[in-house]
Amino acid sequence: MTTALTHSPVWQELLGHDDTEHAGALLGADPGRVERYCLHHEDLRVDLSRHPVTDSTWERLLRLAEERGVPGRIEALFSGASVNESEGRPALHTALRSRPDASIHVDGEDVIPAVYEELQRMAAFVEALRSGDVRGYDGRPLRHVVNIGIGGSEAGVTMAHQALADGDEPLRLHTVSGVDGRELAAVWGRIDPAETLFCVASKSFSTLETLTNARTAWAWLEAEAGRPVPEQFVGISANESAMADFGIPAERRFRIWEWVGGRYSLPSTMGLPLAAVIGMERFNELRRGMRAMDEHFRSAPAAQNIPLLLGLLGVWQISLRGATGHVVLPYHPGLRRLPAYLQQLDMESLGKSVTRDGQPVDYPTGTSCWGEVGINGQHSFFQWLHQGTGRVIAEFLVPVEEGGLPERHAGLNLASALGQVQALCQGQAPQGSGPEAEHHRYEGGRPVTLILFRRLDAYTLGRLLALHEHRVFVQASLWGINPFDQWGVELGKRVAKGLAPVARGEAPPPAEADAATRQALRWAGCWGAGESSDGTGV
Ligand SMILES: O=P(O)(O)OC[C@H]1O[C@H](O)[C@H](O)[C@@H](O)[C@@H]1O
Repeated sequence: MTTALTHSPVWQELLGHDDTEHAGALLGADPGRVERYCLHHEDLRVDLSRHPVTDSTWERLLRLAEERGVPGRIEALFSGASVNESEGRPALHTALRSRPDASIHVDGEDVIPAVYEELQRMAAFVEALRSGDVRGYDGRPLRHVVNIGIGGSEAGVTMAHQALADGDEPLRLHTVSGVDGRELAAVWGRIDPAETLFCVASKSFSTLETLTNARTAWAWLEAEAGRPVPEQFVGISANESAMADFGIPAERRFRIWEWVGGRYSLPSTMGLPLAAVIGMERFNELRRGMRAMDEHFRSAPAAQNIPLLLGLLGVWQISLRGATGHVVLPYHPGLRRLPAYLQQLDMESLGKSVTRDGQPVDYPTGTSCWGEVGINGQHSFFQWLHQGTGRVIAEFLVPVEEGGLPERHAGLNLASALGQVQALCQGQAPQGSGPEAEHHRYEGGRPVTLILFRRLDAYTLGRLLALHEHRVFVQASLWGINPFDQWGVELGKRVAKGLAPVARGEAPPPAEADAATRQALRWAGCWGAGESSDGTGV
């Protein structure tokens, strides 16, 4: 039985114990605070000193983790227990990047040999692709990879490609997600069909957007070549038979498993389009970084365990102190898709209102997660962060080695980030008094997490991604919710499916369509042309 957080005696203790002070004052009063509230993993430095947490709250939070059984949940996650209860399966993304000599059993079978067998097939294919041995229908080597996928079958590849590719690679990556054909049409203009590999990436191999785009790409290539060209298609999925039915040749089908959540799938063969561009070596560096964070999460003592402490702080800020969001602010243009990637991880995983055994929760769980490259955000929504009435956790991610920037640009990113962090925390009283002066008041005390690292490379990106996966897992464990399902996305898809024939002008609205939907479709000209509306419009 999963109990609600509010049943926890330590949580009740925390609710009754408010010794919070302005974080700026805490910092000023305690010279040892920064050192005590800074956590390290190799060259990663996570500074939590600007959250208004005191030592006694900290001690209670650590007890809360014990009381909520977080250590046991961590072991269950890594050992392949069925932690995704509503779908009756484990969540073994950690197996995707574990050591080859590890062994993790699911239904009595060790999954690691199959993971490595698939990664080796992928490595051989990536090598052949990059060395020009995979050729298109007219014999030329392939130079373009088009990833057709959406959600977890797109976000990781796009985000990591932007972060890690330098533009000199032998292959170019293009991504197509949307269903209206515009992205595909734009890609047509940038590729040569005879030089292009299409990766159809879909765990289920049944997603409307992906399958629609894949069929269009197939037909287009067939028209260009004058024959079907299955050898220029790759499939990545847990649904082998659907890949076969689509026409993907057996040697071009790459497998993932039901126990890999889409949003956790980057280190699997889902990463093939990324590896094709950046190479297997760097892809494995990303996996190695993830593994390093996995090992830290599994073995570091609670008081130094970065994902554990970030998860505890997140729950404390959201459920007790009323934070309503998590804003992700990377100070590196290559990380511009990181907020969107973490948004799916955070909001699909934590957007739940019932505990793992279906009991309603009576406390806030996951919040909104959003963000932007920090330096750009400074010139748009930072006003709200500094003087708005809302409270969100602001997470700054800043590389400190800039590597060969022209002198004029040197140091500006770091100074900008640190300046904003300090201003958000310390605030400033206005000069003078009266209503005029109030416009210049900065309250400060905004909760800030500052993550510094040496440089953005594959290893560090891997560590940052796994850090957030585990932070989310800790929050879910404390709240008693399942971070591995996403039932909330199904209803909208089902209703949309019923409306597609109407939107195409092929059928009247189904009985399920409500009055507002019918009216919208009528207004769009999809049905009822020439019929006079009776005022209700239905
Ligand atoms: O990989 P697929 O099966 O095509 O799914 C793609 C995406 O679609 C769904 O709607 C889910 O919300 C996502 O979690 C998933 O990543």
